[in-house]
Amino acid sequence: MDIKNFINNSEHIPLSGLWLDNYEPASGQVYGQIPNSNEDDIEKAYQAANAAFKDWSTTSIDERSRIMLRIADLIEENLEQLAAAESRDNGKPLWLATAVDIPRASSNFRFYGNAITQYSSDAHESVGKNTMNFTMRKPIGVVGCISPWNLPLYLFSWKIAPAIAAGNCVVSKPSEVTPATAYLLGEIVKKAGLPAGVLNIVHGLGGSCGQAIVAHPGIKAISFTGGTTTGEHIARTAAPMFKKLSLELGGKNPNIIFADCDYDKMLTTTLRSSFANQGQICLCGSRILVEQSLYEKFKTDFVARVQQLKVGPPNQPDSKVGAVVSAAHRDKILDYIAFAKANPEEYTIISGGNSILIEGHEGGYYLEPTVIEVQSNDCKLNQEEIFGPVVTIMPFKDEAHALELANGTRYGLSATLWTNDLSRTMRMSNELEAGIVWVNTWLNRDLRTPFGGVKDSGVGREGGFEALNFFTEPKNICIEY
Ligand SMILES: NC(=O)C1=CN([C@@H]2O[C@H](COP(=O)(O)OP(=O)(O)OC[C@H]3O[C@@H](n4cnc5c(N)ncnc54)[C@H](O)[C@@H]3O)[C@@H](O)[C@H]2O)C=CC1
Ligand SMILES: O=C(O)/C=C/C=C(\O)C(=O)O
Repeated sequence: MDIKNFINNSEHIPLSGLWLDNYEPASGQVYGQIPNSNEDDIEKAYQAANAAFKDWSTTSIDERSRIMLRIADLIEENLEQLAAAESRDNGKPLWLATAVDIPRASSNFRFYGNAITQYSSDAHESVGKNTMNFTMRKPIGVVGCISPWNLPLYLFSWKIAPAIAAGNCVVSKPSEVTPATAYLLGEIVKKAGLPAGVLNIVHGLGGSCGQAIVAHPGIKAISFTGGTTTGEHIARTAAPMFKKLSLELGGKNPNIIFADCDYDKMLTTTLRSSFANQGQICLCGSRILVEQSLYEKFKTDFVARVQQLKVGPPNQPDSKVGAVVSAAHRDKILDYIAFAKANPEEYTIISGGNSILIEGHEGGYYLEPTVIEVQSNDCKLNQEEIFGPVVTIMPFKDEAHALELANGTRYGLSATLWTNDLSRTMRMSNELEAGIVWVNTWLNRDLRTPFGGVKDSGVGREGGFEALNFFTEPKNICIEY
């Protein structure tokens, strides 16, 4: 697939004439080219977005909603094509892209197409002062949306949908590692009747194309999902320009298992929270903490289940784990495993720990789902985000110890808690340093809820009206009568 930029509802080659190779993780082969865009392409996209803003921001809510619902329908109608493109581009199993990624992208547009019709202004009557205040929510103008490679269309649309629903025009950049479905979205939004310039999709590298979005003086807000280091860099560029920032960054999420939990449900869900999407979800429970009395049983049962997970080409229906996203990312994960192997006093690899060669797909980026027992929460593998099919496990003594371990990292995105004790649930949920706590479940999403992290996991919240608040500026008007 050869990919172009989508600016003003038409396809454009990069102004520099430069291209990047696009790799298929299943085989490690180049299968297409993507624009290596720079600040000139971003300027072109900005001009298109800026020109479209006056009309789009004054388009009626009903009309904006109608177009967004149409986009949602068209994504559903193109499910097969989009899922195949996502799976090929990312390495994730086709069944996963079909069941989760693409339906969620459609839901994002449907959710915000409906939410904008329910979004209202506030009014405050100051009794005794004869004044009435009302607060309007105004679209910001041109906003930037930058998304990662792990859930490509799912997260790209999670940003774009609230931005355009609120009346903004967008300059966006999907990850250069997984550009395919964002490219296909261009055709869809055009067909749905989104006016030219409202959504512009520019492809290229983070350090040049992404950086040009963040540094552009006319782009007043940035919504970013990705690594914490990149988030820090974006904040450093954007803060002196007083841009609004929403940063959804990394995680090192604890999966805390008490002996009184519903064991079978916990085991099945823990398999998913550890290895879904090859462990490449910022919400994966990468640190498994188990109450001492259950530890040995859990370890035995979990490892037995992990060893049954079939790693295979993404297009085979029985592949539970596909390929990781890139050779560079595979090597990063393997470096962590090598570190564990080199420090046996700290780490014991109790399952996996190797790359896998699959016949017919020899160049593909396949890794064994890996479980590593650690001696202490202070170790490198419990403190750094690996973002792959690698989990650590360790026991805890009691509730206080579990909390200390769970909160003992720089991250604070999500936490999962397995217990049937209601009082403990309330105590722990209250004390866990995380933006999201799941109890007896994982990645159970209601799009109305605030989504985001504390500590180094980010700034701001996505989801529900939080995202509409982010993509608007309040303006208060005070009238004395
Ligand atoms: N959602 C999450 O929590 C994610 C976390 N990560 C973590 O980050 C690590 C690095 O992965 P990367 O692919 O390098 O992610 P990244 O954070 O660099 O990339 C995410 C997006 O940001 C863009 N970007 C990169 N540098 C930029 C800059 N200076 N200005 C503006 N945009 C920029 C990229 O092109 C991509 O579209 C991963 O190993 C993983 O640990 C990666 C992807 C998603
Ligand atoms: O909104 C969700 O359901 C999931 C979001 C996941 C990420 O932001 C991520 O993995 O980066």
